[in-house]
Amino acid sequence: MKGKNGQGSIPALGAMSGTSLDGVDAAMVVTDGNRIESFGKTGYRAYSPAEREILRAALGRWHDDDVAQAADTVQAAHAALLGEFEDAELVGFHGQTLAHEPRGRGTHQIGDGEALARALGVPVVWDFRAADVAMGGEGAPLAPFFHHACARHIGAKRPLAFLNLGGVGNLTWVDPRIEAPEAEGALLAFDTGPAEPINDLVGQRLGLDCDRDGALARQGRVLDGALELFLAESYFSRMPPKSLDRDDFSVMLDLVRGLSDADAAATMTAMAAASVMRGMEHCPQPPERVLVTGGGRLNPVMMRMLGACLDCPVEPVEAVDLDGDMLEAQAFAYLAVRVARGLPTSAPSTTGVPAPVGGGQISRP
Ligand SMILES: Nc1ncnc2c1ncn2[C@@H]1O[C@H](COP(=O)(O)OP(=O)(O)OP(=O)(O)O)[C@@H](O)[C@H]1O
Ligand SMILES: CC(=O)N[C@H]1[C@@H]2OC[C@@H](O2)[C@@H](O)[C@@H]1O[C@H](C)C(=O)O
Repeated sequence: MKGKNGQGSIPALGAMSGTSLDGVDAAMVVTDGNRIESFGKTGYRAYSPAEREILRAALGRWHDDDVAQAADTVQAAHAALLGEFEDAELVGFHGQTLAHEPRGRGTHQIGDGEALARALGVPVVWDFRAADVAMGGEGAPLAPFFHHACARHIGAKRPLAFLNLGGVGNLTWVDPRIEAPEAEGALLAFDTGPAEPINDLVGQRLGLDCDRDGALARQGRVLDGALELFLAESYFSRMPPKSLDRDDFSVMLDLVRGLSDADAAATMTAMAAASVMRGMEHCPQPPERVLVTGGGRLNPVMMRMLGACLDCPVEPVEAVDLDGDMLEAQAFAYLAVRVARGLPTSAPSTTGVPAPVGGGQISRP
């Protein structure tokens, strides 16, 4: 490992505040921006119910008092959590997405990297998505270059897929035999569909955060008609790369409106799983396995439905010793090092950007 000025591996700290608004994940990765040398300490700071409401009130907004209050909340949560890490030479700060309209107003993440760099005394890479969008890309998903490094890190020899199931699902098909992630044929990535509306359903009807362990869905029946209507949405037949905003699929809630709580939860869980199945049709060749990361992997009903509709093993990323709660935070540690080294973080096959681009700006303390 070489220190700050060399091109060897450095300890980098990544942080992600995801679409489900549950909290901030943080994780250390030692990397040179190509190879993952090792994974390190992780941490989590939940948003309080009051903070969550502040963030929720700012969703879909761009510049107003609610956005300013949400930005302060995100900033304070990150400064507190990241201050607990001592060894980082670089920080990758994703922030919180409030809106994502790559072909409209752009993509909007709150969180100020300059202020964070001053607070931590460490260089911070942030604003990861804007350059990709400015060049005509989707600006998301960005984890695929990290998934490629993970596939090589675990010694995969044949194409496999990573599936992140959080508020929005995203799929990365990886051919680990191709060394450079930006090379043609190494990756295909896109957002598969929504998962967050399941939380909205149980929140609105029962005041719950989520259908924990699929407790509700497991008691219900899937309404085939609603599932078919859902799959008729044009998003699913659109060729990737493609990306979604958190609330692009509020139609999901309309489709289950008349159903019992259990049937609605079962049908929406089936919708999320079926959107992954439709996504798999776009893979250049069948993956040998699907490794699932994010909170959705903890829902056994979701995992069972995925297993039933996909033609290969579907397992949590823990099957290959990765941490499914921290993969996105680790991704932004890895991507930060790539940005600092002038390496690309997205490519035509991951965001549809016309040429590989390194997103993100660096702020020094
Ligand atoms: N035990 C569980 N049972 C069912 N669902 C769960 C469980 N644990 C977490 N989840 C689901 O996972 C979600 C959180 O996942 P995660 O933290 O990966 O999302 P995120 O990172 O905020 O979203 P995104 O990846 O879209 O940015 C919760 O909102 C909930 O829907
Ligand atoms: C605009 C935005 O924040 N998108 C998120 C969201 O959450 C999951 C999915 O939608 C993915 O596209 C992305 O996050 C991950 C970390 C990514 O960029 O790979």
